[in-house]
Amino acid sequence: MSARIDGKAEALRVRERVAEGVAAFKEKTGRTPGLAVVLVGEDPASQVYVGSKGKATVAAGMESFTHRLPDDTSQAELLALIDQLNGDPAVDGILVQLPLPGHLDEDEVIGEIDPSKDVDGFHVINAGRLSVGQDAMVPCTPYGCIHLLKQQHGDLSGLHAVVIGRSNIVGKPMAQLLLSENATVTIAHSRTKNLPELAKSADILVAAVGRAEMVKGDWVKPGATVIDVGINRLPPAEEGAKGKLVGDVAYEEAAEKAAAITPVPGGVGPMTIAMLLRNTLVAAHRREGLKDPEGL
Ligand SMILES: Nc1nc(=O)c2c([nH]1)NC[C@@H]1CN(c3ccc(C(=O)N[C@@H](CCC(=O)O)C(=O)O)cc3)C=[N+]21
Repeated sequence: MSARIDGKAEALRVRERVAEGVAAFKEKTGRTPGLAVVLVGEDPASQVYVGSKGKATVAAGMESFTHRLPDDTSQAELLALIDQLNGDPAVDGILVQLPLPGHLDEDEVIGEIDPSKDVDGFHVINAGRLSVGQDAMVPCTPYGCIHLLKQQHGDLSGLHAVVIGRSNIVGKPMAQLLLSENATVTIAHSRTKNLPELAKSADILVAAVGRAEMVKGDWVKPGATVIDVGINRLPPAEEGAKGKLVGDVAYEEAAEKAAAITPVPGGVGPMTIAMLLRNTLVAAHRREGLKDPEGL
């Protein structure tokens, strides 16, 4: 059996250090860092995430501004709100909850966010900066994953990392971060041939495909570290009940092989929120011309 990587506990530690950084920032500048979250539509899961982000923001001593817009909000209205937040000195970070309703153009909306306030790290400027190794806003989920991996391994140099998934929000930035830690990186996806064999060659296996329990125990090299980014809700056993939350990895099987593995829930998810708070504090520092807070 392998070690269970406790993302929830580590997220709490990061959040404590962010709270200390926020207190020091207030002392230095006389103002409070602020995070604006924009939610369009009534998706219940999104409502829950936005609520927990707001609570975590306030718990870290930062200001939380939540903008809930109706489902039929127009592109022009949403862009106008983003322009307003870009120009608001009390707002250091802007997060537009994705996915947006189908009639809205996500790329254009993300492109409208001031890159220095883009705490999701989704703007092309931040994606570009990350890929050339400049100071970027780093997407929260892969940032949380790399944080857990560095804690587990220390040095990732020369290890073979296989990332399953090539999304702009997880797979691609995850690969960039692993590369910057000197890992040897393979990006796999739905068209990859011999995926189980490839996965089995990984010292570090990152699953970010969004398919419940797709990665089986016999895809895992004995002694590997497995990072499960998936958050999938299974259909409920009975009507009215809530379905069980599972990752992209068949946890029990994989845990028999892996040296260490993140669970779902309690793994990568809580780290995502911790890194969002960290990015907001970093954005606040950069906007004030201060150097990045250390030791986070
Ligand atoms: N612009 C944008 N940025 C995001 O970062 C973003 C987004 N849109 N849209 C939705 C996804 C989803 N997401 C999660 C964050 C934390 C948990 C989390 O903490 N999950 C808990 C369990 C929560 C539960 O029980 O439902 C856990 O894994 O332990 C999950 C999912 C951020 N997202």
